[in-house]
Amino acid sequence: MIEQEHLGGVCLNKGCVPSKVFANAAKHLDEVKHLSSFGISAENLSFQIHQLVSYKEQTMQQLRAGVENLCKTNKIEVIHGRANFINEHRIGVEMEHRFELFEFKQAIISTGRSPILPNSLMGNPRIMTEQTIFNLNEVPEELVVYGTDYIALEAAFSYRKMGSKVSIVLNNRADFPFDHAINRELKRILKKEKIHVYREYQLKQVTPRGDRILLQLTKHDNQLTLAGTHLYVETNHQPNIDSLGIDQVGIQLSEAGFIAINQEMKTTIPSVFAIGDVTDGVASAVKAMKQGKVAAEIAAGLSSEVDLTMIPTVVHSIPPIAVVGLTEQAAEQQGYHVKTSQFGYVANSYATISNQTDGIAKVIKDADSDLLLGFHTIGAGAIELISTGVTALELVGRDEDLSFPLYPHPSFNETILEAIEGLTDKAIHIKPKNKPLDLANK
Ligand SMILES: Cc1cc2nc3c(=O)[nH]c(=O)nc-3n(C[C@H](O)[C@H](O)[C@H](O)COP(=O)(O)OP(=O)(O)OC[C@H]3O[C@@H](n4cnc5c(N)ncnc54)[C@H](O)[C@@H]3O)c2cc1C
Repeated sequence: MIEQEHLGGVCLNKGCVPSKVFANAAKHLDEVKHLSSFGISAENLSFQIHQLVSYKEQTMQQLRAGVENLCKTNKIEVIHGRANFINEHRIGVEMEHRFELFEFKQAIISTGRSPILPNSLMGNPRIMTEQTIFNLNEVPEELVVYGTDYIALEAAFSYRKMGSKVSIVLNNRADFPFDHAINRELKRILKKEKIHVYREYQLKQVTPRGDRILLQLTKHDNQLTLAGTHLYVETNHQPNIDSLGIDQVGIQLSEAGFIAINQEMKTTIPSVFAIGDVTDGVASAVKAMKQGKVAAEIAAGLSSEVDLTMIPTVVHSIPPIAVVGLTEQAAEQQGYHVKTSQFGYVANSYATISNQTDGIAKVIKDADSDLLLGFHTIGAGAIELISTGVTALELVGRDEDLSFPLYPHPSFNETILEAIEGLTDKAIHIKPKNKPLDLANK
């Protein structure tokens, strides 16, 4: 395995781990502030971001050591250096003052992708991308988040809970990218958090002025100037292939400029596979890990495949969001005879007990076949709950497959159960509709 920086890639060193350390700190801070109902006093509460930064570094070191150890115990030789292909069976590695050549029978490229920040925004440490937003050693006084993806939301909620004033500018979009029921609940929660959302604005110009950053925004003919001490920008990405020499080998790119692969993760050169962010599609460790396993199995002569249709999307916002499958709108567009049901956390006993009543669970099915099509949750525990949805969709489940089993009580799991039962008007914590139940026809 050839690595030019740290084992663990972006996920461990710049992405999943640092962002979730920050999101967890923010969640705990929020919980502590609401403990008075339980008779717990947090009067002298304080938060020191530098201690959180040390904890983040320590966590990353610990996880890196874990990866190193895994390599050792699996007899994987780790070569620290920058790799580039010489031909379809040779690769060169630059290691400080040395250059070494290695022969391979098969190779897997997983060099990832990088955010592209426009030149005009580069060089200012207070204008940040996804790879730097969780590197801060100070809590921003006023953070402007320009974006709608999960990283934008995680940054917005984390820093808000740590004390920043936060605004979100939806980058040219009318709404967040989720099912409209999730968007509605998310916006209600953002309003409660005093995070202002500016819809459909486009960023025209950014001007640093003293210790502030001025943003010129436009929406049709409207102009708006926003100011903040820090700016997060959601960007496009480019694959990390510049110095990889793939053109030397004849590896072709997709239309979007990422490495083109087939169902077996093979590039246009059969001895070379590519996986993860360097290939088309979403940037997700879930995808990268699955594709990595499948490529390794195929390279070893086993039959294997990957299907990313049921990939879960999760956001460690406060409360978290987790979704899988089709939104109501997408299901309608695909011609399904759509039936939906939604259950509010406010009617879930465990949410009331634990004082976490924000959120909803929504399920979508095809009314003709009863097949489940989508699960959408925002609320406490959503990230763990979504596995029920992923499994149900992967097993081509119907609503009765999820209403038949027993669910632990009291628990957040019951939000899924009641949303499912709501599809046949059987959820006992959803108010009956005006029409009397016609059980004979259910
Ligand atoms: C803030 C943030 C939060 C995220 N949170 C999540 C999350 O919660 N869940 C999730 O699923 N995903 C998350 N992601 C996305 C996830 O980090 C990526 O999808 C994942 O890391 C992709 O893995 P990869 O192996 O394809 O590439 P990378 O992780 O980018 O790894 C590529 C590696 O290749 C090395 N490399 C590149 N070129 C060369 C070369 N020429 N020679 C040698 N080495 C080279 C790099 O140093 C790097 O270590 C997050 C990303 C960010 C930025």
